[in-house]
Amino acid sequence: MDSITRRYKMSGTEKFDGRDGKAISRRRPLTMTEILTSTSSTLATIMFAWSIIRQYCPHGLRQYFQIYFGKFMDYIYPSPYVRIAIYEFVGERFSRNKAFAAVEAYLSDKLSDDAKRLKAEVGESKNNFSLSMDEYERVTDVYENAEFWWTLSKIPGSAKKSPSLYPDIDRRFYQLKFHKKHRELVKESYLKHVLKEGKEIRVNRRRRKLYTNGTGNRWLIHKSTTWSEVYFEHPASFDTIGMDPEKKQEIIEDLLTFSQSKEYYARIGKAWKRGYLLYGPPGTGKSTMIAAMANLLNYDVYDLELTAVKDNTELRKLLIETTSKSIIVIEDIDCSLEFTRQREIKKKGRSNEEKEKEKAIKEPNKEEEVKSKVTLSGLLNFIDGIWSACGGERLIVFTTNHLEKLDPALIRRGRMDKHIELSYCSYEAFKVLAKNYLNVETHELFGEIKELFNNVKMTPADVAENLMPKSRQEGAEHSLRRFIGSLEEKKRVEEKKKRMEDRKKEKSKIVDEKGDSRLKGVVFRVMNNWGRFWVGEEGGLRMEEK
Ligand SMILES: Nc1ncnc2c1ncn2[C@@H]1O[C@H](COP(=O)(O)OP(=O)(O)OP(=O)(O)O)[C@@H](O)[C@H]1O
Ligand SMILES: [Mg+2]
Repeated sequence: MDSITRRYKMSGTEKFDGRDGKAISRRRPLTMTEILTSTSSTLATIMFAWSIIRQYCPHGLRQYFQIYFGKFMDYIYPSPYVRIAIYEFVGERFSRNKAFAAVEAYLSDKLSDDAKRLKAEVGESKNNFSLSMDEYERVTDVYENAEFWWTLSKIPGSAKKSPSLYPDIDRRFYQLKFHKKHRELVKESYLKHVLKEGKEIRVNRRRRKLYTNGTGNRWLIHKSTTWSEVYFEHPASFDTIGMDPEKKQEIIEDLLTFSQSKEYYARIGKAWKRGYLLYGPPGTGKSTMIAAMANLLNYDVYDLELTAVKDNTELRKLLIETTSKSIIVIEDIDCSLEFTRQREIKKKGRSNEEKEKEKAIKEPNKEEEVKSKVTLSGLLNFIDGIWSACGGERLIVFTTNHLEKLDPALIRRGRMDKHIELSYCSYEAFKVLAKNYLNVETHELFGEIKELFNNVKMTPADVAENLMPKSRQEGAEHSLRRFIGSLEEKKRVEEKKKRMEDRKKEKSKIVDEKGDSRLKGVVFRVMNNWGRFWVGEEGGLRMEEK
């Protein structure tokens, strides 16, 4: 059999007459055996070639083979499918790809019950494993009746040590495969949908953090400070805050409306942030409310210690480092900096005090501590300057015990949008605390307590302390009776204080009424305990009735 004849035989498209060596031009289909034989021999050749390439080719060259082999196969058998790869690390500096993390979270939520290769890690959520798909596992997702297949693959890194700064590690990537007819759907909405859902899943799963910039180290004032973090684990919630129920509901509504108003803020052209000013006496629940806000909205908390911030530039830097879905808190804003007086000083010109402060900043080696150079305008810029819009979805909360001390510019609406007064405990607030601390919703002693609340001012912190059982045997009634005792004691003290104040007012009134004529020649005039006056005159000492 000559070579031409043999070639004809291989092709299988023409029948060969073996006796005279002529080809008969009659076509016949290949038999199954012939197809299998030819496919398996082709595959065997390819596999053999591939194993040689893998073993002997350098890493870089191997990748080229892989790419061109893929292209070649696509040319021979054009595939109706499109593939998109999302790599774990991107960019020159190999930063972690946010899209990869979002896809990872999205797919971990889509793991079907029949997924066989999963990966378990201790995730950020406490005491729990988080499951995700393992390498080469495939997940099928259905979106708007279209099917999408996701696979986690990797390009193996070279075993040798890389001379470059970044080690040549395995490059993991998610591959999305879909039919080419869904190309538009993927471009228009599917990828956006995956990204959005993935981000939300990550936010909900993460353990929230409490950041602070204050370290108490005086030397840090000369360096630039950054946020340090711990996990945020405050258990406060709006259910446990004792305050007027209507007011509480109003605050909850306000917060929830804010968190769901992304489109609204975009439409009206306002940065997606809101300022809250919490004011009231010490121990009325301002800090507790901030924790409850963070828990309600699932936000991180940035506790900004203004006195540790060197200047306005550093304040801006700290702001830029904050993330979305967070509350930036400045506690006791009236004590943080002398905002209250800055304007007055401006009007009067520079005071000695200010000059001294400047001197201290210029000469940091001096004994006295260098004070922060953050100014009122710097803080105003922080709240609603152009940088404040970066990040989005943020609350800025100020707390103060002295509302009247703050510069009106700092707390005007638009900066501090909602002013919330937290005040002394009312009877309604007491009921919440009693339920919380004693698990009692109603009791025969409540009537007496209600009566006492009409005359006594007590902070929720004091009420809470009184209600707290002091031993394990102590029942609710015992705590309530002790609380009544405290209220009565406080009432007595307040009444006495009031009597004293009244008497003082009365005295000054009498002195005013009697006028200068009575005081001629008087050296001193002191009231004794019985409401009479000792009058020291040039001529001697005498007693005077009111
Ligand atoms: N309204 C409240 N409801 C429930 N508990 C409260 C309330 N107010 C205060 N407390 C309790 O009192 C303690 C002190 O409250 P918190 O620190 O929130 O007061 P504050 O207003 O921030 O005080 P300060 O002005 O001194 O910072 C908290 O541990 C909290 O348990
Ligand atoms: Mg506080």
